[in-house]
Amino acid sequence: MRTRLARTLFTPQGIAVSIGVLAVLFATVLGPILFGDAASARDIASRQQGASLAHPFGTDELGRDLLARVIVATRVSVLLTLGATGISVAGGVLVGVIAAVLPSLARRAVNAFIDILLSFPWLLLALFFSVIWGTTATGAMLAVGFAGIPVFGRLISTLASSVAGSDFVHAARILGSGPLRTAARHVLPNILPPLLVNMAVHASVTLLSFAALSFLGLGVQAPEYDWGRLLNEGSRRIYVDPMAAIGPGIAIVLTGVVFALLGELFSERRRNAPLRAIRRRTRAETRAIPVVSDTEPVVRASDLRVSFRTEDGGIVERVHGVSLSIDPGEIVGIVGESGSGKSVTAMAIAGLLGPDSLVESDDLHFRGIDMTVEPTAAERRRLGLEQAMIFQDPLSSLNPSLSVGRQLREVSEIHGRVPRAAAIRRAVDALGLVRIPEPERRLRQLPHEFSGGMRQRAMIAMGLMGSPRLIIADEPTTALDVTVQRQVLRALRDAQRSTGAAILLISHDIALVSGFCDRVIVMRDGRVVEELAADRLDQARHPYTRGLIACVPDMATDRSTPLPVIPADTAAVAVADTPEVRA
Ligand SMILES: Nc1ncnc2c1ncn2[C@@H]1O[C@H](COP(=O)(O)OP(=O)(O)OP(=O)(O)O)[C@@H](O)[C@H]1O
Repeated sequence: MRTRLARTLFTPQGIAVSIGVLAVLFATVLGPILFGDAASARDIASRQQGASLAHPFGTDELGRDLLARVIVATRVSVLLTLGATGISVAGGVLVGVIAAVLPSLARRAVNAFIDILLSFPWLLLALFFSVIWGTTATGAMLAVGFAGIPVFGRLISTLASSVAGSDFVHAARILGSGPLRTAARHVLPNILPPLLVNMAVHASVTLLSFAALSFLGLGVQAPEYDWGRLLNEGSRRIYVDPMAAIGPGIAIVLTGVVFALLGELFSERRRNAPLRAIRRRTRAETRAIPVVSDTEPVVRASDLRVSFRTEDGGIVERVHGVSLSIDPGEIVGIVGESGSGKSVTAMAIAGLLGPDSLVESDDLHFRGIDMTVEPTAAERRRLGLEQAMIFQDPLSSLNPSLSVGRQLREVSEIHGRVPRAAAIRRAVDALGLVRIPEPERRLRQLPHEFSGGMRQRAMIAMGLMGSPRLIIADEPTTALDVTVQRQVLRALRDAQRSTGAAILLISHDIALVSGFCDRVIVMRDGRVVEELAADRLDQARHPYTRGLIACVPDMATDRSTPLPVIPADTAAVAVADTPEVRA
């Protein structure tokens, strides 16, 4: 089984980068050893010759072979580039991470200082520093390195700030982790991948900067030489012997491209590779939109299997042959412990799983639309209007920078092509239906101005902006207290009554599901273990379902004894009593 790194390297880009990196490494390590003599051997008789077979880049004014000098100069050019990039990154990490974990006022001061430095043209900063450290190779490295610190400081402070606000960082602080330990253990590892990408890309810019500084006579000084100096010398006779300037130019451009491609490769590795052509691509635009009657099931899934790619490049199946169907207007609940495959099943039904997943099914249809193939534009529009999705955390489902009204309107305007005024009226009605007071005023507010329960009801209202036939609610009340839970469930039921949509409610809580739904599907380990009418839960036959019911405490539960524990092997046998249940 190929590792992820091997898979990345065995692509055209990976192969090109590997060859480039090996060539640069070879010239850096062995160049001065193998070509040092040729690069310094003077031959006055053949001075300033043009390109020939013996001297592909020609010779300089002392008759030294320019190709050998370009190869030997790789070491100085690459080491200076890596040194300067290292200084920029180390300085940027120091400034950026410290800025991110500082108290607000100090952080703003540091960020303002970085912004001031960033407002200077970068070359000006490099020239300024090179005056301070003098016109030597080391001076140039320090100058270019220091000039890059504000760029990395800003990048790292932005990346680190988003991580520093995460719950796990707050938790680490509460546990007594100091700012430096928090930065090193919790912040830095989480910003490393984008940092690596930027480092590689920045290295190619740094390489060009050295060439520019040496070209201006401010970088490497004789008798040392790098590509910039060779370019400078060659440019004086560019009209007579162009290869004298083009030779070092080729080295600079190719090495810059290798660094940039390396950055690209890092960023490719960060993306999840698609799990092969998982959806059959048909000539979708020509497919007719199916006409469905309102008595046909809204969802039909038969032998649905969902797999994901694992870290080591393998594939693991998480949903194993789930079959279910949902009738129009029916409220179906899926219950099961964490990781049992409830959300993945619902996402597969909605066609929302990402490219790292493999969805296979004998039959997976939403109102006549085949969900195993890429939807056409018309089908996508219909899915947008007829499916509504409500997630556990409404704050991350709503765009924080757009007013609630604008987000509600967009559903009608984009998918339904409804004029703006009509969309606003519809949004007011939708908010009214989910019992949000003063809907006209609330529409103008941003999501953070809503309470948690109101945000969830706004998500339900968003579903009402189309013509929903299926509302998928994935743990919609888990983060809410009991009173607010009731408001949200009431809003869901109102929405279902006013539109006739079916609901697929996902929850851990079998008591909540049985009180709200017509039918309950019990899942464990990616399989349906039992399916039964909500009012017949007391007749559950599967030990896992009975265990789930027994785990729900009620007013008569003896609090002095532990709740029952569900045995590990109760998922072994599925109880297929569908005909009986759907009666
Ligand atoms: N994108 C993914 N890549 C790999 N594995 C995944 C992915 N999404 C889900 N899984 C795995 O699929 C299994 C089922 O996950 P799912 O989210 O459906 O569980 P769940 O029953 O909804 O749990 P919870 O109630 O905790 O949300 C889990 O083992 C999970 O780790």
